[in-house]
Amino acid sequence: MTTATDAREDRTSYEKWLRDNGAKFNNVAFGQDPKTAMSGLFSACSIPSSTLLVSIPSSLFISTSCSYSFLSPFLNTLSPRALLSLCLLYEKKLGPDSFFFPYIEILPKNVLTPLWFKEEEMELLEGTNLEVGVKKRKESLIKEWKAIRDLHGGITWPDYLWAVSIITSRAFPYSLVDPSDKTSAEVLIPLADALNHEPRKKILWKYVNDTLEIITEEDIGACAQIFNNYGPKSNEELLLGYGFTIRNNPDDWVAIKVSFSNSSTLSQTQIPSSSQTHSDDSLGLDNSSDGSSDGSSSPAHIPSKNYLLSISGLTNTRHFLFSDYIPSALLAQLRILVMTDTELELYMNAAGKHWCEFVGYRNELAMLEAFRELASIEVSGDGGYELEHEIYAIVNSQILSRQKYILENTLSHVSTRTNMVISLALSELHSSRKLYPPFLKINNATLKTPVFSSLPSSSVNPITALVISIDNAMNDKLFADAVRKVIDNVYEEEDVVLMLYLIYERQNTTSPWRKFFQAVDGYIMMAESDKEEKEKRMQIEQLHRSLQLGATSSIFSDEVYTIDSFIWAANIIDTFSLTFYQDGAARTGIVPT
Ligand SMILES: C[S@@+](CC[C@H](N)C(=O)[O-])C[C@H]1O[C@@H](n2cnc3c(N)ncnc32)[C@H](O)[C@@H]1O
Repeated sequence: MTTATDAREDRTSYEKWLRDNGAKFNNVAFGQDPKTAMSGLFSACSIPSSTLLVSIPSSLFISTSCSYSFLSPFLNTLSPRALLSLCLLYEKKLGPDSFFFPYIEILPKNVLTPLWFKEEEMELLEGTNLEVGVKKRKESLIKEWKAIRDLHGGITWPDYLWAVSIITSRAFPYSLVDPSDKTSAEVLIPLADALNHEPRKKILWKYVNDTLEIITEEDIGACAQIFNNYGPKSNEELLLGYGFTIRNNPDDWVAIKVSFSNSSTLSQTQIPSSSQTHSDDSLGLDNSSDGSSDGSSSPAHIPSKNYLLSISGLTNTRHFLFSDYIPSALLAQLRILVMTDTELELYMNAAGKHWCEFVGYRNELAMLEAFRELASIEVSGDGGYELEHEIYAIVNSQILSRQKYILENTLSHVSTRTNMVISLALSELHSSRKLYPPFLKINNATLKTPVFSSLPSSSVNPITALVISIDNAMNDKLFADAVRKVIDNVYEEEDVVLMLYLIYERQNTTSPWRKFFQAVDGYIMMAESDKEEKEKRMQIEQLHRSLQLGATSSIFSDEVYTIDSFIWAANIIDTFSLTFYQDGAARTGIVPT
């Protein structure tokens, strides 16, 4: 967006004022980009890396540390930005009597940030984060303005908005001048603020001997625009603070918030555009009651998860996704949040950060599934407005489309990684190595931690190639026919069918999961309270009786169709299962490695 109305007609007196007062800038000149009409600083000749471009003495700075007596009553009540606005407005009011007059003359008359949008223009932002950000910022600015509007002979709202916009779009953090400053104070630095922004530009700001020096850390060609780097700012931040956006901005992000509550293990995320519509959605992971356990442990285990998160330094639940970067802390946090009771109990006894890098195949796949849900956020947009409307077109193409792109990229990374985990798990299952249940890194130190980027995209293994699921079960005609005789809707009774299939397949000497069944033959659940154990046993006995699939069926002998087999199968489901999605339907799968 070309945004600021640049007041750059004649800079002769400004340039003279800068030089007369000690600013130095050789081989650097004010100019305007003929293509974009952007005013800025340009090189007069080629400039090698490490060259000092400009130096500006502190006597040219405007900051609240200059002694302005009118500030004292407000020092404890106004924000540093409001205080600096007062200083700028004071100098502006002085007109030619101000030392800073030549500087103030060249400042833009307005900066087209959304703070200046009219009501009908604000409607174009409906449903976006920006709408929320602008409203909040405006509310606090109005409050501050009301506290100071009688100063300097009267400050109008447009005056105040102008001063604030000049500061958000041009000021530097005061900590640059005084590294011990821990406030959010800012300082206006003439000349230094003539540089436009280019992401990732290598440039150094140095404050020495009361002078700001700006040094290029890259070679600059002749007659080229010299850019500053305003920091890693997304298009939303740039539009709100500076009134412009960058095409394909590498610093665009989408914020994800993982919330962890008592009612559901992992509840929701979100932030991109339509935060209101998503903030209360459940992640759908709290389905432990149906026996499948992809991390939805009972509420009793929530404190344990909190404990693990806190000893691993993973309590910050807000994460930023970039198009080329997924924070490892988010993945580590999700690994803990999707732990089954068994995983949790084992990991509770083994403090240490390193194991958050990879817990085990089941856990990793459950974590990726949780992550996929978190990143499956609809970004609002295309609200039916004319795209020709400049503001809407910019919000749509530079903000909403970018967020969609980041989320799509993230989902594609998640698929690649899921695929890689499945491949590794399959090779582990088919390797000659002995499997040690419950197949966690903690008791199987040689388990490989998947590496994000090394999977050839052609080798796509569906999760069904790995897991034991109802689909495998119902593809076995003998088993399916026998089960259909006693269960009307097999997909509604998925866990029961899965239990029966585990018992059935355990007897199969040619089963593809033979190694798994050998490893977990005597698998006993971790200790539970007597009460829970008794209840579980009663339910299993009832199920066992009601199904009556013993010797009379074609699939089990009486020696196999026992309550102990049922208990064993229930334990396997509790410990090794995860929920995955197939054609949009949630399925339970046992991960056999
Ligand atoms: C610190 S000033 C930079 C110098 C300013 N162009 C001038 O002439 O004084 C920041 C303003 O410059 C403009 N700007 C900076 N970088 C830009 C960019 N990459 N694209 C478009 N406008 C930019 C925006 O209007 C922004 O509010």
